[in-house]
Amino acid sequence: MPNIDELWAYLEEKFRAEMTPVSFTTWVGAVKPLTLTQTTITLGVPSQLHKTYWEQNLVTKVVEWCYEFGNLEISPVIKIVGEEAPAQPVAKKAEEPDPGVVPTFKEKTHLNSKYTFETFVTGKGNQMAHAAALVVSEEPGVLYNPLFLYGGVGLGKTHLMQAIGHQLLEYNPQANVKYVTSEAFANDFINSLQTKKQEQFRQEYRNVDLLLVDDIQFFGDKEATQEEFFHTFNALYENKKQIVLTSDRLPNEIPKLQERLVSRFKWGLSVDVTPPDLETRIAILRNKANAEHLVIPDDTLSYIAGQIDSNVRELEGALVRVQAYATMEHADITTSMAAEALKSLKLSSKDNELSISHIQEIVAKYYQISVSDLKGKKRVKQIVMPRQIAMYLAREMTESSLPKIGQEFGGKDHTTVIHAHEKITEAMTLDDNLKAQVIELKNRLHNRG
Ligand SMILES: Nc1ncnc2c1ncn2[C@@H]1O[C@H](COP(=O)(O)OP(=O)(O)OP(=O)(O)O)[C@@H](O)[C@H]1O
Repeated sequence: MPNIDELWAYLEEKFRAEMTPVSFTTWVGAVKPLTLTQTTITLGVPSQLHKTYWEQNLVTKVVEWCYEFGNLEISPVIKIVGEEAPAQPVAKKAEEPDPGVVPTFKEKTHLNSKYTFETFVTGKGNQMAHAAALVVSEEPGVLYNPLFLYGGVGLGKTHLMQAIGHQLLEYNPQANVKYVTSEAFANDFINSLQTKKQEQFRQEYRNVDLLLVDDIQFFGDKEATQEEFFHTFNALYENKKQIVLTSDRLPNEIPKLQERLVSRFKWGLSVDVTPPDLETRIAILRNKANAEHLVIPDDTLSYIAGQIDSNVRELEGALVRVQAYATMEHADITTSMAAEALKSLKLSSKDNELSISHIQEIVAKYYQISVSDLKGKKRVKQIVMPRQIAMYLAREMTESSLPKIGQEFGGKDHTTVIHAHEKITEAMTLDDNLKAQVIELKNRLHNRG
């Protein structure tokens, strides 16, 4: 009887020879070999999606190769294990020319050449979305149609969505891939009406193999565009063409999105992307530093990753800032220099201290209610919850006293503010959706404040 590590090393090599580096890292790299008996090998995987993929695509190979290895007649058992695989950049492409600071776009498809699976760092928070995206690029229109990626600002949804496009084109260079933001879709549609070129518009959107529509939440208030998109969706779906959508929230949380679209968006798979943990943030920074040929000590990368915890775009911005600072000072990047460079960032944001009225504006806009309702006394659920969230954010993100917050919310008592804060704090531990909404709101407030 061989030992499990020996057998697993053999299987890994077999898989490596057959798979693309990205597939290998995603499916095989995420596995923990658990136990080996006379008749079974048990492999631990991080999610249901991995389990399904293994069972449908890879277990037969394990059976075959176990036999090849030593006449072993073994059935694989795939088990979901709690802990997710550690953050790891997906296989780095060797010696690729640096595409430069300005992103290049593939003609026609409008894909940013930097947004590939190779440059995407996986970790807790995006592992499931990454795996789903990979499945879709390998088998478009089959398993998860549409794929709906949702989550807060700057967490890599556009990156992943475009990576699907790149990967599909790599497998099939003839494929017709179209990437648009929901606003571009709406503009194209309106232009086609004005110039009487509806037929051309339909040709353009319905003759694709893969349609990627980014930030679908902006469809909310566009009635005619939704109507057109409904027909585009149906035409593609019926022809088994893949559709991938992103949004900052789940379909049923997008205000004024027609029910029939909501239900169609749920036909496939919806996966959320949540903010990366520290380990993943460090890996993202390291990847980026390598790509830019920057020499940055590990403790400095950890320091920067510790400063910015919710938004990858900001994380990248912080690195650029440190880099600029080092260039100005003609010195190597160190932790104390990074602290200096980022301190000025914090100071300038402090000058801009958030106001309660700004929080009210952002929260009201997010939940599509009026600021006066937010400050008023109405007790309906659609208003009470946003009101409590706004109070919670006012307490968390400003220096204002409790009575002052109460006063700004239409003269409420300070105990109401305490109650709202407690309520939301607790609800966030029970409801991941609500938690994601609060994180998203904080993000928006940070970005603008
Ligand atoms: N896991 C990751 N690995 C590497 N880069 C990442 C990762 N996540 C995000 N990024 C980078 O962060 C930046 C922002 O990501 P992206 O634009 O895809 O976010 P988003 O979720 O679509 O945000 P928005 O809602 O604002 O459109 C991009 O430069 C992207 O390459």
